[in-house]
Amino acid sequence: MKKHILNHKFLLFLSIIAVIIISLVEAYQAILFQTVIDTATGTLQLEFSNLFLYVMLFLLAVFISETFSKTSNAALNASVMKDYKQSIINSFLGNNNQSRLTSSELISTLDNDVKIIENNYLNSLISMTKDIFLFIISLFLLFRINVTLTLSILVLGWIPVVVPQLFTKKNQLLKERYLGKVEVFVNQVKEIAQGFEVIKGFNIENKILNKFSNINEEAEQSKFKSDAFTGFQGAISISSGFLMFFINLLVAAYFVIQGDITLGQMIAAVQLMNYIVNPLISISKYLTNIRSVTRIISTINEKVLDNKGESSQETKEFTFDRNLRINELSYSYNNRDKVISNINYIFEKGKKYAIVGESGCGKSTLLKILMKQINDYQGQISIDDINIKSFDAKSYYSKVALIHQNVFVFKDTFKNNICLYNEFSDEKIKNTIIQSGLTKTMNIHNAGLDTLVGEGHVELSGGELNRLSIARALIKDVEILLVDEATSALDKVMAYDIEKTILGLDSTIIAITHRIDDNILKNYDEILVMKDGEIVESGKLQKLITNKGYFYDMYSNALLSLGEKELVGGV
Ligand SMILES: Nc1ncnc2c1ncn2[C@@H]1O[C@H](COP(=O)(O)OP(=O)(O)OP(=O)(O)O)[C@@H](O)[C@H]1O
Repeated sequence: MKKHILNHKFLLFLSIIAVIIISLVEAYQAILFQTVIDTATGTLQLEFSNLFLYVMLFLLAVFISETFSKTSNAALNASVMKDYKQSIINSFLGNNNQSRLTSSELISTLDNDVKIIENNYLNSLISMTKDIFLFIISLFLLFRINVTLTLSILVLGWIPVVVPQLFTKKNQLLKERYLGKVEVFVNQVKEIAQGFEVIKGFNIENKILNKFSNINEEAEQSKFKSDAFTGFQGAISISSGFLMFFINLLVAAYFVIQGDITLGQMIAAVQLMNYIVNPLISISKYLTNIRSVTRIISTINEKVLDNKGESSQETKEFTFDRNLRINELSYSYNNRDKVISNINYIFEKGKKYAIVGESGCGKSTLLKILMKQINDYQGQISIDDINIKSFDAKSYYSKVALIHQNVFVFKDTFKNNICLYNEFSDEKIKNTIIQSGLTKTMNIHNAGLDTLVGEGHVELSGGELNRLSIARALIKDVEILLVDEATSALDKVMAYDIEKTILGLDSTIIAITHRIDDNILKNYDEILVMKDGEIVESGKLQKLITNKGYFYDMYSNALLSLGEKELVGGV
């Protein structure tokens, strides 16, 4: 955070100058009081018109300094917070998949946490700077009026500063607890928005409403506790401030009775006392605020800003001429149960590979590893003998793509969704559309490539989404295309169609499929059969059938269930 503030040195300088001017103007108010009262009581000989002029000048100074201060503070605030939010998003996108925040954590960080930081850190810091100057200037002026009175204020002035600090830890804890509840709340709201159709379709509105009501209640309760405790801490602070103020007022009154100071000086001293006591109280409040957000700031630093994700050894440009080799690959999500267990395999460039196996045997995990989304595995994966960990991420992802069922659509045009904001020639785009089978879709919509798609616009069908993801991979000429059951949500005819498109590509294809179906599997050069994280068989379809091994069992079961379905259909 400090770094982001110091990035705007000029605005910071302006803000500091502004608060110094404001402090001087405010402190001058005490002198003005003294002048008016001493003139009124006859202690000072001054023309009334002069008094009027001083007051007018004072008002003008207040107006100018307040405007200057508020504008420069707002400009500093806007610039620092813009930078801070930008760097959070930059780091979020710069981190690898494993180290990133969840979407709810990110939304909550950028919305709620950032607002708290702005209010409790940045604004507190600026206001505290102003109070420190006001304190120093007032102290100086008060010294000139009466030294004993000043010393008395200096001794007793610490009461309202120190006492509230005793409650800071608890305040901090309550604020953090509240933030945790807000994160749960955001997550729930997101689930309601995203799961709208499931909620309505399965008639679970009441259950979800109950869940939301509990989460909402908990979030508001914890906000109430945090606000109430902050209020209690504030009350302690204000009461101790008053205690100190009245003791010093009595001391000032004593000096007037003794004739050591004039009435005007006493009024000025009272005003200056305010400018000493109030900043002391406020400074303690600002310090509490700043401390309560420092933990939030360090969490953001730890989770996002300091987490560089990609390692510095990733420097090599991606090249792929011969093969992709997996050597003794093992992986476990929890450091206990192996999801991938000692896999050895060589994928030849340009060939088409299908991966089959029961649900949960580790197929998707293997693709995630190949996609460099998981990096803490054992063993080695290399392309033409270069460890994939040494490839520069940008270069790697320009040539390796993963497509799966969940195709994210940006609320934007077809063109931007296919090109993903990169520039390609019209011819390239046209060819991509033809190859990925999107021509019919383009023709349906009058605006063609400029048709707006995504939530609230044209919503794409399952098949169109698959074709969109194929188009995204095709347009950047990917060399390795990983396919994670892209067609499992589609009907048989549509699935064949998409599989045909994928198999017609020049890239090396490694595709997970659930369909144990001759018409699909016969088109692959090799079928990898996975069981409990291992590749237990591999080869062409016919070889696997003849082997009568694990694949044959799966194949026979698939045929059996297909036959049963046809039987049921025929009855
Ligand atoms: N992020 C995760 N944390 C912990 N366990 C996980 C995680 N992701 C997957 N798993 C577990 O790892 C195992 C393998 O999952 P994976 O998704 O690779 O299987 P799969 O063969 O692709 O399954 P399916 O065919 O059903 O998609 C499963 O038991 C799954 O529950």
